[in-house]
Amino acid sequence: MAVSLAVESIDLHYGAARALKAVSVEAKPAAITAVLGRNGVGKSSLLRAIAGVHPVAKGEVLFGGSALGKAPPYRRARLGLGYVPQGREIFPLLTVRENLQTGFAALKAGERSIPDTIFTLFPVLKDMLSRRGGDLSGGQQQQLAIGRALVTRPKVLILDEPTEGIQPSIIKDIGRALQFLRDELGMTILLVEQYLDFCRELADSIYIMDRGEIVHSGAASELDKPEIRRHLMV
Ligand SMILES: Nc1ncnc2c1ncn2[C@@H]1O[C@H](COP(=O)(O)OP(=O)(O)OP(=O)(O)O)[C@@H](O)[C@H]1O
Repeated sequence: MAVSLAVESIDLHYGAARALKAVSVEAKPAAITAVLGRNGVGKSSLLRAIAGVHPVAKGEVLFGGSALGKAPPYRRARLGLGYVPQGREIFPLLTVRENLQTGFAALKAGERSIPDTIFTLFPVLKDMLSRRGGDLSGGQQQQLAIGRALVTRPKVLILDEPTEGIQPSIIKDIGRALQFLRDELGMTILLVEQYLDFCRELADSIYIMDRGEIVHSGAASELDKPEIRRHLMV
């Protein structure tokens, strides 16, 4: 069954600096939700808070309606939260297969296998199983990072700028993969992005973030409105 993810009025600090101010976001079950904003507005901080890699000072993250509290990242992964971090964080000296196997840590012994879906979505990973992660192109590494998150069979997938620095043909593959995960597997997807066209095509709903706050939420078609674009201009 598809699971919802909700962030309720969270604050996040780096020392004295407040990076998130009462941020609330809802990712509906089996839908793609995109959070857009310029560099440095707090998008990665939002995902770090959801993944549990940075503590929140206030507020709550709800996974399928249950508060995650202070649960550490590995427990969130076991519950079914997949996280594709910014910069991909591939292990350059491990092979593609070994990078995928790092996802096994979140699985019980009997479940430790690499799902075929990953190779259906990203056939290049199958061809490169024995190559080192560091030898892959940026786009291939992004596919590997998504594949690694899928190894844990997540119910909710959060992705930090999946199109960053990636060539258009691979961006299309990633978009198709996310649509498949939503439509065929009922996965709930929350992504943060700066690339408007990608979100307009893919997202069911969007949020706009500016200086640590959500300043708008609505349908992806609203991305063309001038008052919304104003928040996204550099
Ligand atoms: N580890 C950190 N220590 C101190 N300040 C930080 C840290 N990480 C982020 N910040 C600051 O918090 C704010 C939000 O950063 P964050 O990375 O969440 O934004 P972002 O929207 O994801 O930007 P980008 O697209 O550049 O990653 C910025 O002002 C940033 O400088």
